[in-house]
Amino acid sequence: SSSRIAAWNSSSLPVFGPGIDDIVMSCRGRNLFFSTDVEKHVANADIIFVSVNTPSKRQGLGAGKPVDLMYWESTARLIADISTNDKIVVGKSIVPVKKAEAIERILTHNSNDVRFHILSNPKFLAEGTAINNLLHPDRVLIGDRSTPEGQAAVNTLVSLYAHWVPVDHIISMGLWSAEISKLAANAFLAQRISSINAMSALCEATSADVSEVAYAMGKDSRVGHRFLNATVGYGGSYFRKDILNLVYICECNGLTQVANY
Ligand SMILES: NC(=O)C1=CN([C@@H]2O[C@H](COP(=O)(O)OP(=O)(O)OC[C@H]3O[C@@H](n4cnc5c(N)ncnc54)[C@H](O)[C@@H]3O)[C@@H](O)[C@H]2O)C=CC1
Ligand SMILES: O=C(O)[C@H]1O[C@H](OP(=O)(O)OP(=O)(O)OC[C@H]2O[C@@H](n3ccc(=O)[nH]c3=O)[C@H](O)[C@@H]2O)[C@H](O)[C@@H](O)[C@@H]1O
Repeated sequence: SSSRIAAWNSSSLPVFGPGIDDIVMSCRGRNLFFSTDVEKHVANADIIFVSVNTPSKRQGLGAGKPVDLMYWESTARLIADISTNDKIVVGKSIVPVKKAEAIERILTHNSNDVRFHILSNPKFLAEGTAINNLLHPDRVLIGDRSTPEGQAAVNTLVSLYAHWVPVDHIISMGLWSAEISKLAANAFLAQRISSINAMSALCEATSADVSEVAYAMGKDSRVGHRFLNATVGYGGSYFRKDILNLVYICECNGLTQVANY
């Protein structure tokens, strides 16, 4: 929205988080610009990162589980309509396998001799540590269709990240492997929290201390100590949405047992 973009251009940014102010203030006007003139900037770009919101779908087939791709689809339509040169389109938002094919069709539909190389590059930012996650990622995933043109697009994106990320942290893989890796990582993290919460109930029933148990378990290097804080249940915007999306993808592929698990 224009008010939000105005806030990004002001001295009072609309998002709070450690390091955000510093990085925006040092880059803004140099190699970082906030603008509502989407068409002009999309037309000029060689690489477009699409990071629109993908909330859980509220109605229609599978309502409540799969993500709603209406924002992604309208972005794809806009890119297809106004592009006059080849572009690399990088998806930061999570897109289920079959739906991504529909987006690809939209992109390639009215592209008068323009070629689009679609890459998947999921985000692993967590609330409160976004800038640290951006500057020092555990890994960067880049998924593509494994075509020769796709490989050239991957190389372009790798060279961009290589400005600050060690190349051995940049993993290139199949398009769907990248998408599923993101959802699977969140599912495993959420599962750890659910597991320690279950242990917490047992500890309460037996007068054990769950933080002592978590500390002891975490000392096993195969288990590790992170994400073992027992709570009332995980919150945040993403675990629930991503797990429901993963369940839906399993159901669509006839994997009822996996979906139930
Ligand atoms: N926020 C995070 O830390 C992470 C987010 N993700 C994923 O990234 C995606 C985006 O998440 P958030 O940034 O949190 O969402 P958000 O809702 O904060 O931001 C999305 C922005 O896209 C804008 N937008 C929607 N349609 C547009 C269009 N056609 N043209 C221009 N702008 C448009 C919206 O106005 C909004 O400002 C989601 O798929 C989410 O699952 C993944 C990992 C971490
Ligand atoms: O897909 C996403 O968008 C993001 O989802 C999570 O990030 P986020 O939800 O922002 O925050 P987390 O710090 O992971 O916490 C999620 C929830 O789990 C809870 N939690 C976390 C850790 C823990 O030990 N115990 C616990 O209950 C937190 O309190 C919070 O409610 C992942 O950590 C990110 O890697 C991922 O990119």
